[in-house]
Amino acid sequence: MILEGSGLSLAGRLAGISARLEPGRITAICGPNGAGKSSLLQCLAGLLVPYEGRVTLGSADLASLHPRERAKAIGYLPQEGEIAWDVSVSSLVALGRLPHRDRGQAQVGAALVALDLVPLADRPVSLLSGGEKARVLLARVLAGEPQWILADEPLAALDLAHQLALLAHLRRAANAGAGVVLVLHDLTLAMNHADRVIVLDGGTKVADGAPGEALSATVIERVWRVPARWLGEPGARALVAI
Ligand SMILES: Nc1ncnc2c1ncn2[C@@H]1O[C@H](COP(=O)(O)OP(=O)(O)OP(=O)(O)O)[C@@H](O)[C@H]1O
Repeated sequence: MILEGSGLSLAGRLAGISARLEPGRITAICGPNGAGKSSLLQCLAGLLVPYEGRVTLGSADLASLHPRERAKAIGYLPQEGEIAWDVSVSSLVALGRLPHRDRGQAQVGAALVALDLVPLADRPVSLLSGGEKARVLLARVLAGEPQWILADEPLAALDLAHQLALLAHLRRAANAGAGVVLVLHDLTLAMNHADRVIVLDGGTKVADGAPGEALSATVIERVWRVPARWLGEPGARALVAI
């Protein structure tokens, strides 16, 4: 189902942003600090109510959906995940099944495998490193098998191998019909792995399209104020500041 934000405004944070997001694709939201990326993602997840505009999922207004139905449809990973209880890794991941009211052993197992957490499954989460905790919180989202995966900087705390493994997993989810929206600071990852990039600056959308267009050197210099050049081939680009 299409997830669409229309004219989303939030005082001092978003100024009338519209975006029609299609399932089956990975969309990256990029922009400098304070551009409004997290605010937009939270509106799209139904966690922040814009003072103007609306978000729809298919033909339904997101605000009218029962919270449990919304939680089944949209999995959201916040930028800074807090873990309130010191439970085991597998118990925390199993919380992703709450909206379904089942144990979802197969889905929990698959999420543990996808995030390389099987060796840590019985570990209390208080004894994990920062990157390991980030993987557990992501696994909780994946265990719910949402139609939409909305993740705020999911790759920032991960090492290179785990970044690539997660991106491969998200690509498989998108190929299977899920919609994936990622807030990313790493423009190289956005360039090489997203199908579409939305660039925000000062609460407005300044570019939206294929990564090569939305993250052109011209846009990067205008928005980030960094003269830069892309090297390499499509799918394997590297950004060099000049
Ligand atoms: N709860 C809030 N109330 C009012 N303003 C807020 C609130 N949270 C964030 N802001 C402001 O809204 C603007 C956008 O914040 P947001 O977190 O969406 O940006 P971002 O693009 O995700 O930034 P970053 O890259 O630093 O995470 C910023 O100027 C921020 O200071």
